[in-house]
Amino acid sequence: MRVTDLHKHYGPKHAVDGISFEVPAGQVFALLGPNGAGKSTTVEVLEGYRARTSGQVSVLGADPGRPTPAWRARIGIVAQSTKDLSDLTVTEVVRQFATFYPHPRRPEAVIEQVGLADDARTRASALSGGRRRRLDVALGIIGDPELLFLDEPTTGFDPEARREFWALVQLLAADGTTILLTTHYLDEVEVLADALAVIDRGRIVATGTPATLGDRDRAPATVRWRDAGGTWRTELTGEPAALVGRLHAAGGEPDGLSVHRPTLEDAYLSLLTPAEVSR
Ligand SMILES: Nc1ncnc2c1ncn2[C@@H]1O[C@H](COP(=O)(O)OP(=O)(O)OP(=O)(O)O)[C@@H](O)[C@H]1O
Repeated sequence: MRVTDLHKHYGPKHAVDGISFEVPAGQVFALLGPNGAGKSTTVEVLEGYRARTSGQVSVLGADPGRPTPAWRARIGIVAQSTKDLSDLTVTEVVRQFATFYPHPRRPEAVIEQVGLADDARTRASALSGGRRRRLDVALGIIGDPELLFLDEPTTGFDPEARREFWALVQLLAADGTTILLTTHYLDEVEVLADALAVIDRGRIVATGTPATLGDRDRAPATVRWRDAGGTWRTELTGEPAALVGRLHAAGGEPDGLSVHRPTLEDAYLSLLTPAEVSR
């Protein structure tokens, strides 16, 4: 998937203002950014559901501005807003969606994989919010997509469900599915994403990997320990191992020792303009 100088204007509003990025096949790529940054607009353009103002976009080798049914069948979508599912049971809904695709996965296997086997006979409209979201995921992957769009997929999940979902995404990724993930959860990005881009006010302000975003891997580390007199000491250093070595040489194992580098969240927040952070 390749995006080059993409613009989307809503009247005078430049929701997407010249963004470029590339997602190699098989990669899990995360789009991060505050509310209103332009993530959903970008994703909708890539999914073929929103016309762009200008720029070049290639998704699975085709222009999503001219979507064909064959191209759509190769894509899975878990959108932010969920579909209205009337009175069908989980199994009925998944089976029905399977008929829309030329090479669907087995409905029962997909229901099992998203952890809904216990609710297979439950009416979709009666599911709790988090379990409803699992059904959305099931419907996103029933067509066995080469490319999967996940727009804030774990919103409303309890911690256990999030971890189960992460395991599922890792399975899909290991199978070679390319995944474009939009999320506000930085731990999710850290666990799942091979690469990411941060969007702020319609522009990409940084790209990288979760480990290197904003050069956080090279940022000074904060070393904290309690000295022999019991006083807490804090030192910022580019060579934490050397400092810890000196401390150990001088007095053995330092009491309460910790070494801290900026987290992904620290790096992310430092990339945004202050107005966005406090908003
Ligand atoms: N149909 C529309 N008409 C006019 N403005 C729109 C429309 N859709 C989105 N916008 C505006 O475009 C900007 C980008 O919105 P978008 O939904 O793409 O952001 P987002 O990064 O996905 O935000 P969130 O994290 O809240 O989902 C926002 O200022 C939004 O108000």
